[in-house]
Amino acid sequence: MSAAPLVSSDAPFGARLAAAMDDHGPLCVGVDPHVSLLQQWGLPDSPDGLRDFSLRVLEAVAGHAAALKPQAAFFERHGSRGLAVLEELVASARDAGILTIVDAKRGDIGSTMAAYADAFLRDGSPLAGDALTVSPFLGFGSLAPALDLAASTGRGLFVLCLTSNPEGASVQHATTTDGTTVAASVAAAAAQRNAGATPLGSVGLVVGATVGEAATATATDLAAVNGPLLAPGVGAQGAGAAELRHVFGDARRAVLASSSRGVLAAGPEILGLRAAAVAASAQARDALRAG
Ligand SMILES: O=C(O)c1cc(=O)[nH]c(=O)n1[C@@H]1O[C@H](COP(=O)(O)O)[C@@H](O)[C@H]1O
Repeated sequence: MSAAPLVSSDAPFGARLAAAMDDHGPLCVGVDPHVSLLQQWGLPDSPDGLRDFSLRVLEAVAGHAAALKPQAAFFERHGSRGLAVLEELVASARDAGILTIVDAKRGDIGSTMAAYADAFLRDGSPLAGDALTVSPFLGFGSLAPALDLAASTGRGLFVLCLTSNPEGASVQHATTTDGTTVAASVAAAAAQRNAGATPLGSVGLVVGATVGEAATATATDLAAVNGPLLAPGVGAQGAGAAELRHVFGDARRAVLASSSRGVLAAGPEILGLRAAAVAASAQARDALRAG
């Protein structure tokens, strides 16, 4: 008999994610159906191939990782039929009890942002998972409609802050008009939204596990965010346990390590995928939770 969940499904995203990380380890598995992976798995580059790929990852990983992160781009490239697969994945993940972070990196002027929020964060919307990645580079304030709708529906956001790609630094390390860096100002704005939340607020940041000294260099106070820190870059982009410890230091207990190709390369067999996810989750737990 499985234990009763300690956190209600109505709890805010931050609380649900904290519980899932405690239960399953601080790992998020990315669903990124690259053409090369579809080929490697013996699947067609078509909506049917995407569907088979996605549902296999879900079956392998549910109950063994804290969250799934479908990368919308790989579904969008198949048009409406690809989006239908994304909708099916989000619904199936909900039934399987694993949290989903839809990685669509939306960001626009406020009035358009309200429509993105409606698409990805409204109860009953077919593309709404548990959280969405968003871009603050039109100004953090432009995200207000998404922040407000996420708060009222118990969903979460992951706001880009220090991204895993080397090009990100040219914008994120730059200094704003008030003299702070862009990254530090994004983190401070997220911290403001998370004030008082326990055990974790629902406004997370994206901070790549590959960014080295960037948090210190930009005076970004990750420990003060009081929200989850999504850390892509684990696995295929070269980061591992040492990088996770180094980049996040005192903030490491809030980190959700994220790996896509590093796990997906172990497919197509369910057992192989599951073993890769379990190993990546154990590595993340050792790096982030020990001591
Ligand atoms: O928001 C993201 O997840 C993200 C932010 C970032 O800074 N870097 C980054 O790689 N990602 C996403 O994380 C995934 C990384 O995939 P792998 O390199 O295969 O693990 C891709 O879907 C990226 O779009």
